[in-house]
Amino acid sequence: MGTAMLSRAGMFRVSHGVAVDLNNRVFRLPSFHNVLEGEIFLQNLPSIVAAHALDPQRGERVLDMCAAPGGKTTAIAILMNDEGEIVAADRSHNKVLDVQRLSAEMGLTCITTCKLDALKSVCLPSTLSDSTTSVNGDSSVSLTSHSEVPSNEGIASDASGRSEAEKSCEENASTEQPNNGGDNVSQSEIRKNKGRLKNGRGRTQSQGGRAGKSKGFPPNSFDRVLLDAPCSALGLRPRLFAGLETVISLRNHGRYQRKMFDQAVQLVRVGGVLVYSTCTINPSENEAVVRYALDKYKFLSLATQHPRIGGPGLVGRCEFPDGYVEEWLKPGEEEMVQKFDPSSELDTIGFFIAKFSVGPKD
Ligand SMILES: C[S@@+](CC[C@H](N)C(=O)[O-])C[C@H]1O[C@@H](n2cnc3c(N)ncnc32)[C@H](O)[C@@H]1O
Repeated sequence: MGTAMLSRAGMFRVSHGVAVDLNNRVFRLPSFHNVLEGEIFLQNLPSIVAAHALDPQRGERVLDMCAAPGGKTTAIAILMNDEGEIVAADRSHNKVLDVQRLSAEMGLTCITTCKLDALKSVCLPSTLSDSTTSVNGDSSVSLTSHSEVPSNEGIASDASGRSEAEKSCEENASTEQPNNGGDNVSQSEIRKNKGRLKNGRGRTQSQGGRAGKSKGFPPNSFDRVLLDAPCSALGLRPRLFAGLETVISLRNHGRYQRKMFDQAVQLVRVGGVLVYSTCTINPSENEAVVRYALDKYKFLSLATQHPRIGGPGLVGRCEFPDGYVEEWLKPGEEEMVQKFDPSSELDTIGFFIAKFSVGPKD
């Protein structure tokens, strides 16, 4: 229990300070602030399970489509022994910088990051302009590697020879900086700065780093793809705020996730693996997305997950009062997914994981 010291937006944006003044601790977890920095990173159990379910192998090429802040990206990199390539993408520039920072802090070099809207992840080679830089034979652009955190002076060069891509990245990167004052500071600037103190950096203002912008990737570019989709987060606890969700908004999350899935499925090569996960207990975003995927893409099949710690998914269908019908899992499929129930004795956040094998696509 505590008192919120920042607005909701501020809690997500600022990197220092007090977000919630705790006056009654629920958990007796010690603070790790500045202790063992780079050595440990607290993760929810289901997040680690999701990384293991992906089963990434050394030397493979992996895409993490919604990567920030990078918890699963770094877990995947560790499972790959930092050998291969993980492309960590996120729509938010500042959040991509968070992934960069975490990767650098953990000394992981196989992670490259980019700003990319997951809804536009697939890039057909014919749609690329002449100025597009080719990376390892594909058409993705503007990747930034993280052997060190990029600074304003330039983007760190990469041992894997991505310098051309990085040049392109520099061209695309946002260099907008807040006005930090000066002799002629307008009233509106003062107001803005007050807002920044309360809410943190603006969405488009970098904190000194740069995130390359990608135009997407050609189909079948990756051995494995993780789609840890943005969701209603109904499984998270403790909740610092109560989101205003309605039946319609919950359904809309599912629509958004299906569109992302449509992109993800194209990027995995035949024989590859796609893992879909959320931190919600809403079947519209979990079982219904799996049903959609299996019905639409006949070359997909549910794959066994290791380890298996969560419970089964929901079988059946749901008829809403407005006549909308949602199909969930079919008998036999429920044991192939993992559903973490926050009210179960397992004592985890609510989470859902589905793993798909990608068969021949035609
Ligand atoms: C559940 S969080 C990801 C957590 C992350 N995988 C981890 O383990 O640390 C969802 C992320 O999706 C990102 N996101 C939301 N919409 C997106 C979009 N259209 N394209 C790419 N990323 C998006 C958000 O910025 C957010 O960082």
